[in-house]
Amino acid sequence: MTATPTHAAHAPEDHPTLPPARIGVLLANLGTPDNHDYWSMRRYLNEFLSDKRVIDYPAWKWQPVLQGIVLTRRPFASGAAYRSIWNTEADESPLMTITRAQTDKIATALNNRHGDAVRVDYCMRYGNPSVKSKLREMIDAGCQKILFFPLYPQYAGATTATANDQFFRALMDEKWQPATRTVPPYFDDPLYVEALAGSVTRACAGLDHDPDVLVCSYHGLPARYLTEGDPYHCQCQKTTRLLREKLGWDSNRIITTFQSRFGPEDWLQPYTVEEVARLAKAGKKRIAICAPAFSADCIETLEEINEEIRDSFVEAGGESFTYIPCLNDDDAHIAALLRQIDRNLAGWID
Ligand SMILES: C=CC1=C(C)c2cc3[nH]c(cc4nc(cc5[nH]c(cc1n2)c(C)c5CCC(=O)O)C(CCC(=O)O)=C4C)c(C)c3C=C
Ligand SMILES: [Fe+2]
Ligand SMILES: [Fe+2]
Repeated sequence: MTATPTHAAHAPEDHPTLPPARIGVLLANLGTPDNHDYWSMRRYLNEFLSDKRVIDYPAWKWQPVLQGIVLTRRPFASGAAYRSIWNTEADESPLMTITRAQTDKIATALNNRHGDAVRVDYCMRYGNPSVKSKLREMIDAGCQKILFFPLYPQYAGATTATANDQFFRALMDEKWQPATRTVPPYFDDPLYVEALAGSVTRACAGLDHDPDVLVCSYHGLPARYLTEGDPYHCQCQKTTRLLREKLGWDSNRIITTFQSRFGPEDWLQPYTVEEVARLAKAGKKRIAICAPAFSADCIETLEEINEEIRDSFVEAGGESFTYIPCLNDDDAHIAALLRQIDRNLAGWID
């Protein structure tokens, strides 16, 4: 279909005109509600919690519970939590604001190097902007090759795989399917670990005393997913180990915990909310806490860690609780993400 002069001479009059061939880099994060009112929350949670990669119960068992119980109550509680962290100026959630800022910085760096040949954008697995709408825009803009980048350092079926699924699903509808690649997890990438270490060092430098313990709190998963083959738990443990080695701290000063338990099953342990209380009672009165699984601050960090988990620590007698923000659009983080992109664009562009 390339419109060479000879070809154009033979092409029918309604032959589509084509923009110059480009490469797309499509960043993807989890998603977030459009607003924090009941119906926006319900729509978002319904899409999210109906995903079999997230909740793997058979639909006949899960859907009545989800529609009848979870979605009548949770939108109120979650809506209030979102309201407490909402970016009122931009009227959007922090996850959206930060993902856009990351995209802008990555776009600037890649456009400086490659000009118009590379187009960078972002999408969300649930809600807006959807994977499908952004794939369409990229194809319309001439992207014949697309690198899809789920922004999760550690792989989980409930995050990385479902984002990829949604991308592949959208590709199924395209007459002319672009060539595609997906970026693998980067939990052990030296630049990512260096960026994490930098954020910890900076946070500690601002304190009167070093923290007794650094808690690395990762989003949890049902424990069963690990025994069924999900490598998330192991990748989280490895990130913590590499971070500890990079910082040069003793092993008893850095621990791995899991937060955000949902539903009645056992999740990966120890649970952050319980562990910080245990630390306070054991005399570890000064802690710092970071969240390496989140590439951007969101409800799970700004509300759950910095409000609920902080309260648990203080109520148990803790004295100093330092929340270390996610890497967000820090230059060291952008450099780490750019390295993943460069590595995965090899052979497509040099
Ligand atoms: C970072 C990795 C994540 C994993 C692994 C993950 C698994 C997982 N999550 C739920 C349920 C919920 N998660 C919610 C929010 C949320 N989760 C992640 C990331 C991971 N989830 C992010 C980045 C966010 C924040 C989105 C934002 O807009 O800020 C929520 C919604 C909030 C709430 O109502 O509490 C739910 C629900 C399950 C069940 C699960 C694994 C099976
Ligand atoms: Fe989650
Ligand atoms: Fe949560």
